[in-house]
Amino acid sequence: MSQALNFFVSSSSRSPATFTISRPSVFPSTGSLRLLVKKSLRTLVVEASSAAASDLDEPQSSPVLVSENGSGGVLSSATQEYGRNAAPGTDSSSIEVDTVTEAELKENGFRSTRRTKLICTIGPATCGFEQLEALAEGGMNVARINMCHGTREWHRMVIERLRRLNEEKGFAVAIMMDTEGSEIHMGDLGGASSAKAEDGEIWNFTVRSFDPPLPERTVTVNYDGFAEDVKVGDELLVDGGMVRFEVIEKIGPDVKCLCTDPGLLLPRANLTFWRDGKLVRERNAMLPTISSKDWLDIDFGIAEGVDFIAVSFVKSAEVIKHLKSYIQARARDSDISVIAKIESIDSLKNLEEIIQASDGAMVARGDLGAQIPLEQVPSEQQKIVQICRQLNRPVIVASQLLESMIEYPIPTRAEVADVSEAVRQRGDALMLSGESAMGQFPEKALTVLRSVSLRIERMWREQKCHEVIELPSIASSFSDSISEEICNSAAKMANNLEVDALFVYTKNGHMASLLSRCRPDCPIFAFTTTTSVRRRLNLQWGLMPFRLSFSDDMESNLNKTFSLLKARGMIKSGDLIIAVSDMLQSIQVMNVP
Ligand SMILES: Nc1ncnc2c1ncn2[C@@H]1O[C@H](COP(=O)(O)OP(=O)(O)OP(=O)(O)O)[C@@H](O)[C@H]1O
Ligand SMILES: CC(=O)C(=O)O
Ligand SMILES: [K+]
Ligand SMILES: [Mg+2]
Repeated sequence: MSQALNFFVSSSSRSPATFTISRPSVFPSTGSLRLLVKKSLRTLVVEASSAAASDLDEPQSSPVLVSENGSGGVLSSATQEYGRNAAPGTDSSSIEVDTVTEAELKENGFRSTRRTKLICTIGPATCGFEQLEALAEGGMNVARINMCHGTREWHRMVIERLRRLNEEKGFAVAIMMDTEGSEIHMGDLGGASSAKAEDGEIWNFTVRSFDPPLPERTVTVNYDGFAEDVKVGDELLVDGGMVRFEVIEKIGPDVKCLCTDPGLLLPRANLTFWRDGKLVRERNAMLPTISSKDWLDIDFGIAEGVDFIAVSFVKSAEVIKHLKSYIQARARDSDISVIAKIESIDSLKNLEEIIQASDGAMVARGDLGAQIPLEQVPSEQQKIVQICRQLNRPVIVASQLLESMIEYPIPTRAEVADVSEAVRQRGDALMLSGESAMGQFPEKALTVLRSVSLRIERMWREQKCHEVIELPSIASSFSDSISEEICNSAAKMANNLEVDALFVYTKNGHMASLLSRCRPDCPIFAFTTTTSVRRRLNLQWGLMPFRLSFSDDMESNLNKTFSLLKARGMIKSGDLIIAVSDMLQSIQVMNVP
């Protein structure tokens, strides 16, 4: 039995193709390598044979071509499913792409397309259909709804509008639901949008509940153990220090506090308390990551078919595993990805394990900055982005990217520098919070993210600045290793040959993510058979997700794709592309006919 890696080389390619297998270790040391040239398909077959090949057979996760003498092949049954996997009711002869990508490709060509993905938190400033449409046209790839705020009915309405937008306008905007979590936070201020705390005022932080209106200078606290945990003399920080109090007296459920740094209290703002300059983790460290309210929200998210659930204040990998198995049991057909929000000291302690257990991570700098010294946040960000890249998990950089644009139409120079740095780190996505949820200039803020991303990405191209980081091998089986090696090699070839685009045909998105992980210079056209995978791929760096029904015959897939994309002016004859797929383990280099 033998395993075959096919490198298809078209006779019209611009330069002779050379390939290196960067980690020969994926081939069994006892096996042999053979090179065969198949005339009919202009195919170079690199064949590794091994007595141990049967160990490597995992057709479910990653089918490999099993070939005899390099001629012809037997495809596994998993491979043959492909053609049947089209979304119900979709036209098998069409390709789905959003109007923004289409226009971008037509007007400016492949190189101009943005690689860094953009997320907008939806709130009162952006929940109208036209406002959502404007954000989608402005480049929003993912819409985030924050379950800390608003009612389920409100969120349902937003989801319904986003779905309609996708259906009517061909967008693939994914939906991310963000849980509230049960860390200590204030109540909703009795319905007021904010409250001003002045220097020297005494405020009552209480675990009692009130029927509205709240008594004057009263803040309710969500955590019942609060009055027991704090001590007289503790410092109480609202939103990481936006407002500061000192605990002066405890009377049963009431904690009297003196305002020492005045400021604006916002509904449900996060509270931390500090003793001798250190964050206090008392019994509040035992608060559940997923509260009973969060479980109801999660059921809501599953029922509504959201694409991502972002879990706030993750402390350990266990909670992520627990949630993933819950989702799997509750929603067999849906495939919701779980994003771990890194925003607490506890999450930093178990970072690798948490990221490994998750489908992605978010650097939630808002709350993180309230738990660790601010000067430590940039280095943690860099570390989280790097670990995610290594483990092949999409990573989002979030919070205060353009905070001043909540009020002003242009950002500060420092904010632009911060956004540039996140793009330079090649994180997958940047996220707007208050800027888009309740700011005065949501579309302008999105435009800033878009233009800063494009500017840095253009600079890489102009300076021919390939990324050189060493990515560790992550495959857990031999067939996974083949996929990984193919993607690593294809991305490297794409850079060296300066191809116009990488094409990837992928059922579950895995091959697309492996290509994205390499951060190649050219855009990656990711063809997938279902609308849900298409939406999920929209979070990942450099991927342009298309929905297309395809078969197990790569030649016919490519011909179909070429004619569909050519007909719509998105590619043209002579464009040089490299194609890979997760059904036929191959790299094909060719000019568009
Ligand atoms: N659905 C909503 N309804 C009303 N206001 C919202 C909504 N979503 C967000 N906001 C407002 O936008 C602000 C910023 O949003 P953001 O999602 O960053 O919330 P947050 O309270 O800081 O919590 P988190 O730590 O989860 O990000 C919130 O403080 C709130 O005032
Ligand atoms: C996004 C978020 O939850 C934070 O920054 O705290
Ligand atoms: K949240
Ligand atoms: Mg947070």
